[in-house]
Amino acid sequence: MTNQNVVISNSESGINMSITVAVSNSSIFATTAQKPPPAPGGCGGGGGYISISRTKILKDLDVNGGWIESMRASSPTHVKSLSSLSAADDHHHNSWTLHHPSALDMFDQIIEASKGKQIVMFLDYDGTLSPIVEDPDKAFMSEAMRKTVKKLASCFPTAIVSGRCRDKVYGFIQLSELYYAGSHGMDIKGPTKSSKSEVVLFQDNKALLFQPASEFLPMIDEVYQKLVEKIKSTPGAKVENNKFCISVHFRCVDEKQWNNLAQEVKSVVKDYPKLRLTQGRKVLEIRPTIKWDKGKALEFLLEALGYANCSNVFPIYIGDDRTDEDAFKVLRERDEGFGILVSKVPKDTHASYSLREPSEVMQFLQRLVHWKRPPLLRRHCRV
Ligand SMILES: O=P(O)(O)OC[C@H]1O[C@H](O[C@H]2O[C@H](CO)[C@@H](O)[C@H](O)[C@H]2O)[C@H](O)[C@@H](O)[C@@H]1O
Repeated sequence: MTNQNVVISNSESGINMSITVAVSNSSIFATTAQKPPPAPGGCGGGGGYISISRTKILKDLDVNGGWIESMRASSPTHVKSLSSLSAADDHHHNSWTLHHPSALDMFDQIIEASKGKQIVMFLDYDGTLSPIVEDPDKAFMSEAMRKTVKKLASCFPTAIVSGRCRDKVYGFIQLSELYYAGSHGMDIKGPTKSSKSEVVLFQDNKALLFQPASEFLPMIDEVYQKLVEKIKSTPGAKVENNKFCISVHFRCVDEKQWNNLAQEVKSVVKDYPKLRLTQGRKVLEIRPTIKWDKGKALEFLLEALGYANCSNVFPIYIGDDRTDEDAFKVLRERDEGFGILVSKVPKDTHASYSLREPSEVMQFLQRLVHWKRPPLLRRHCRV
């Protein structure tokens, strides 16, 4: 068991909070906390106390089961056009959108529900801010999206929550005023600048940095090297080191090779009982068995911002991946704010609303900015 001191600062409110986090192989929980001052619009008295039960070892991916079908469905190459939908498809799609209506269509209702509460934004990266592309190193976001996210962060506390390595996702986004939670939330860092481009002052000159899986780094590096060797014989396969987790990409691999590749991956991971396999959009992910995911990262960040156990916070989480479901579920359970799933096809989800693709995400974010700061107001008030 090791103690990690974490200093948390909110660039908007100037909140500083210091918590001591005890990290063991199988559990992560906070032990002591200094109470942060209240956040504007928030109840702020959350107290920085994170209580997370001891982890249960999560199930390994069953590579002999129906995973290929779900892998295919996770990121369909061709989405049927409306004209080619069968009556059954049509009915399924309609009933899904009835339960998960477009967040654009429901914008006014969403704003109504957030009245009097502090909106906090959580955004996934791949498939949400940037379109899905074949080469993971080329998943660039558009300049228009970058400008939109920058404006958004000047209106609401905003965090990026990604499966990517934090440095890499920062490299794509390049906005220092955001919170970044990389490696599926296992690497959280606060903003280094405020929205007004001032350097944020942190308690003891430290920025928020929370890395609950740091002891896994040597193991992750070792497994990464082994996987690089293993997949060499599979054309199109790619391994990505995401620091506290690893992605093995299937997108450019012939489907007939998927099972073999999955078996190869499993043959490496089986020697590491402290690692587990999960599945994303044409990707297998290897990560520590600690009970930490995007949902826990969301709770951690809300706590850091002073909104733990608070009735006047309204978190909005937008994501497209299975791993985002952990965050959607947390919002459902807390009955706070809501999740928005980015998908063109019906999927099982804990999200309340949907958006079809990153361009719709941008429209939604722009509408939030316009609502918070109408254009006329923004001309007189530099952000
Ligand atoms: O949590 P996210 O930000 O959505 O990251 C999840 C994974 O995203 C990336 O892979 C996905 O996007 C790639 C680029 O568009 C695509 O080629 C791949 O098939 C998708 O799975 C990233 O490369 C992974 O490491 C992340 O785990």
